[in-house]
Amino acid sequence: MVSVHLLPSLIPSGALRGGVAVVIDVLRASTTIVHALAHGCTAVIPCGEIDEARRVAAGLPRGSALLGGERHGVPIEGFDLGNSPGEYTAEACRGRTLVMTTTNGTRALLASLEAETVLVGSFVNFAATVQRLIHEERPVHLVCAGTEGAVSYEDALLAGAFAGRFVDLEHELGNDEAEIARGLWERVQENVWSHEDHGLRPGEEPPLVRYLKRGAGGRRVIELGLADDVEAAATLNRPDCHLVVELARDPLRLLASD
Ligand SMILES: O=C(O)[C@H](CS(=O)(=O)O)OP(=O)(O)O
Ligand SMILES: [Mg+2]
Repeated sequence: MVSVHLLPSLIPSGALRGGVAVVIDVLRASTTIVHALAHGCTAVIPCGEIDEARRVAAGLPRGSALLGGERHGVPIEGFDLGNSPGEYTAEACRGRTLVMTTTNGTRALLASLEAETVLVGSFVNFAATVQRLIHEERPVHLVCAGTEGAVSYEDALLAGAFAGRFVDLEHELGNDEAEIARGLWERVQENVWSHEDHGLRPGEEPPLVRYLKRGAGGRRVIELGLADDVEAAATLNRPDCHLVVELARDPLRLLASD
């Protein structure tokens, strides 16, 4: 059974208990977390608040912490890196623990802790995440981060892509939000897959990039001069990001596995 929650605040009380949550924040936290782990961060510690992130980083062995994140899209003073996937290069990440706080994504993660298993989903690690869940018998919950309490188009689109794939695999949809999200993805998927299969005409923008620019989140990232981040987030199944990102507990941290 696969359900979608278009915002963390729309998760019915107790619904995640005993299930698997896939936390989605396409622009940009979940994409950036996957990049950080793919490029050598040993773990990502999600924090809700800036001060907490600073404290956690200060408690890690000297030189091992990388402080990353943003508020309202803007890098945080004194942090090492912002929330752009492209900043998380092998050089920046290798051997470091990323301590991260973002406006929506890390908070959505912390709102999903009741689930037995918590994964991070993005377009870049879509196939790896689907593969991990193919034989899942527990309820799967696609938790969209949204943007400061508002539903966001790009998160709903990816939730729809997951929901559609699970329907193909004969899972049932568990709520209307899953139907809504699947319908959204169905409208665009033909264009997306045809580009994946046949490439682009000269000068043509990849369809997924076009779609991600439609929502307020995409427009905001463009406004900040970060169009490359939209392109990074719209890269479906990036080969070097083929990994499953799962939350481990005690201490709380996100880890990667193949
Ligand atoms: O950095 C981002 O893209 C957003 C910032 S904003 O609040 O949507 O402007 O944060 P995220 O937590 O990655 O959604
Ligand atoms: Mg977002």
